[in-house]
Amino acid sequence: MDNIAISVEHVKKIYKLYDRNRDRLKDALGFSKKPLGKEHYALNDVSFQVGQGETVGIIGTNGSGKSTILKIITGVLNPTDGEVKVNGRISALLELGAGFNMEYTGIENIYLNGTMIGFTKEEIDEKLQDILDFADIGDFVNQPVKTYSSGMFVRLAFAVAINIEPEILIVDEALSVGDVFFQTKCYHKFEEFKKMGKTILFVSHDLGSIGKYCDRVVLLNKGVKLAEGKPKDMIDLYKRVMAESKMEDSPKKEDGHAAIEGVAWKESMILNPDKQEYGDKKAEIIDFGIFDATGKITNTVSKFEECVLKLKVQFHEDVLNPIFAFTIRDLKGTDLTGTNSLIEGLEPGLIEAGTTLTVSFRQKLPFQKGQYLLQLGCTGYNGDELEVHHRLYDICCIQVLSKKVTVGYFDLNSIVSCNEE
Ligand SMILES: Nc1ncnc2c1ncn2[C@@H]1O[C@H](COP(=O)(O)OP(=O)(O)OP(=O)(O)O)[C@@H](O)[C@H]1O
Repeated sequence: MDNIAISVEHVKKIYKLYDRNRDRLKDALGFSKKPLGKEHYALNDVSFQVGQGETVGIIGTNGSGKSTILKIITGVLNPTDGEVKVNGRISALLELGAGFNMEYTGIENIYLNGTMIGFTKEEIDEKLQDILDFADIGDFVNQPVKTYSSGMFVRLAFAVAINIEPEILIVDEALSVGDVFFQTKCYHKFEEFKKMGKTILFVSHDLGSIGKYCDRVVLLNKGVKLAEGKPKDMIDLYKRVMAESKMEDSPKKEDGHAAIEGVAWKESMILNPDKQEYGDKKAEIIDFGIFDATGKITNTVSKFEECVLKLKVQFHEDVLNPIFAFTIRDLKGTDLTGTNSLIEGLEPGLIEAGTTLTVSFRQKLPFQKGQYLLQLGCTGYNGDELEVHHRLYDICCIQVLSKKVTVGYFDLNSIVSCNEE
């Protein structure tokens, strides 16, 4: 356990589910010969470790067991089977303010929480100002907590949890509460923690934050650890799980991204079920995919990482100098960038009916972290008139990951220097 902060070994958590309350009672009182409830595995044989100083994220769809595992690690819940070992003082931001007494004032609650964690009154006296500064709720600290708005409550609870110098910080979505300014402050604190080499385990549905802060990610699905690995790979896999892709059928289940012979690339992409398309279909985009620097198909690309967008276009009629295009939009529908083969100087000549072409656009994506939508097109000129053969709008999502965030849509990757005159 020397370098291990948290070790989760073969943990199971089984709940009994009953169709009728009557059955639950019968079972509890031992009135029934055979058990009436159905066993529900909230966690089934989950194992992973978190090293000292590591930031590990847990992701998974709703009900996959994320909160349950955090509660077991913090001792709020007992596992049905398996073992959890923790090496270091934990501060958990699970159910924020769970240990608060609503009748007590903010200050009284700070002392109540602090002593519960094991600090002396003198130690809390020393931390009090930091906690009050962080919470920033003014004179309300002298009012009973029951008079607080939900925002104030969260601020105080967070301030207490984060300022008691934990060695291990466990966070369940808590950073997504409070207003944006408070969130920013929490993230700063989070980064400070990371820099101080503290161990962080956190659950979030915000994949941007997972990509930004985590060294490693554990992906849970229906109570089972599906995989663990680099944030980018796990986010990719998670999105595929969410889209209920046919991962189980894929022969390359471990990394799952490589193009599979005979299977369309787009099968591995997360497609918009409400896709909109139009065109005369003289030429049809029958397949497409985004390939990362290692040649794997992915919806997730790191900022500045080279990626290749490929289209397969089948020609149902002869087309002279078809133009292939793509555009990337933000979620509000603003076109951020795009290009086409004509602009880039490619004139393919006459393409005969029956031909299938593969078109590749190779580039680096300088976008800020976030989600973007891809549009594809194949057009051509008939004299002066533009003919649209096939256009696909918002066909799939591209998730850009980045640890560095600059202002606006793009990162100019500035090189900054500073010299004394
Ligand atoms: N007290 C309980 N009794 C019965 N089943 C429970 C109980 N608590 C949780 N579960 C079940 O255990 C499973 C895991 O729940 P958990 O809250 O850990 O999921 P989660 O991944 O945190 O979900 P979410 O993203 O929605 O917060 C779910 O199927 C849930 O219904």
